[in-house]
Amino acid sequence: MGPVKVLTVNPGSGSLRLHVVRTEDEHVLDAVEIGKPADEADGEIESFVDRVGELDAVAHRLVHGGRDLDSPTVVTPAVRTRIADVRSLAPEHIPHTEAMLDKLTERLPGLPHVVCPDTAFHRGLPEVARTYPLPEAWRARWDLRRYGFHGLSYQWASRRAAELLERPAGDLNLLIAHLSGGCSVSAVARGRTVDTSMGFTPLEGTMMTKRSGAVDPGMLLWLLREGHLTVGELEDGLYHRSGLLGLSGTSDDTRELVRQARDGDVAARFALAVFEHRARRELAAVAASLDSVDALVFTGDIGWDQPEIAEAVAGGLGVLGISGGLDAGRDRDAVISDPAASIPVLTVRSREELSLAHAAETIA
Ligand SMILES: Nc1ncnc2c1ncn2[C@@H]1O[C@H](COP(=O)(O)OP(=O)(O)O)[C@@H](O)[C@H]1O
Ligand SMILES: CC(=O)OP(=O)(O)O
Ligand SMILES: [Mg+2]
Repeated sequence: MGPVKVLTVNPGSGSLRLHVVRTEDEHVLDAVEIGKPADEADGEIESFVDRVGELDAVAHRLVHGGRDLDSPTVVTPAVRTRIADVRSLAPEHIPHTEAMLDKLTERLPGLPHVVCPDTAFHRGLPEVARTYPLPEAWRARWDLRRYGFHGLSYQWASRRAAELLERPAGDLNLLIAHLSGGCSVSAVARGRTVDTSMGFTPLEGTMMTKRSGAVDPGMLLWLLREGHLTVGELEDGLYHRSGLLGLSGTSDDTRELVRQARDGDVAARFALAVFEHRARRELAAVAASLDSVDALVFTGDIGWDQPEIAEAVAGGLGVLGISGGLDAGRDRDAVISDPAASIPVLTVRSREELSLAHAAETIA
């Protein structure tokens, strides 16, 4: 068989990223980022697929695999049913994946379509970390447990960290912060997740650009019980109008907020301060599951392109022996801490498309 060419499909909550990857040298042959959801992007998708030529497989990011889909899987009607079953667990993501599966299985019917769950990387999450202290009957009936997300990103970041530190991944204890539209942190010990901040859905954990992250469940019950908000209003507020956007009142984009804060905007500075505080708090929480910390890795759009945030997060983690004074340059994956730092800090550009392409190559 010649070089393998994989079309990768990454429907984020607010955008759609398509790549064509040649797996043997991890070369991206073509790419497009479409700033709108799959069901509004027919024209752009069609013209991209038209121009990329022959393909060997299509790899679709599936944010939530639920209980049954815990590794990359070739799509069949039975798999489509399982995806539909978990739709409401990731309402921001799964409908877009389903729309892309409908479109591309029809447009490219001769190819294997592989769904790659974001939850797969965390499937070995220790029982103490994945269990919610809820009634046994509820857990048994509805499978209430923590899954963890952004696994494709963590997989890539762990590999790159090992390469940059010139140590085998199987020897490393890593703290990784994936900061992007959705944000989460993980502790990865010798290649396996031992704790992570997202849980049953991609709403738990650290503060995000538009999502709240963890808030007191008692407060949510109160809002509903007293009739202050309907379930629909609560869901819309927690997913779309919270996080950086909710606190700043102006933007969900750290590039904009850092500029505004520099110009003296108090609300922008405060939104960033809470974001940084919550990222540090979640990192310190998952660090408790590691014996030691060999490195802190920043990835995701914000982790990669916003050095001010990496600086504030790392600089405030002295309790873990981590320090700031990081290099603000971002032209390649690198160790960005001082060579004398006791715990190296790294930045790795998120490459979910490469994790997707390799997964499809392995099983298609
Ligand atoms: N520093 C940043 N760089 C890039 N995107 C950012 C940054 N800060 C906030 N964002 C927001 O993150 C969004 C990307 O979110 P999304 O489409 O869900 O992708 P991801 O899969 O990376 O989370 C962008 O639309 C942008 O508004
Ligand atoms: C899981 C998740 O939050 O994904 P994204 O960051 O793509 O929205
Ligand atoms: Mg994403």
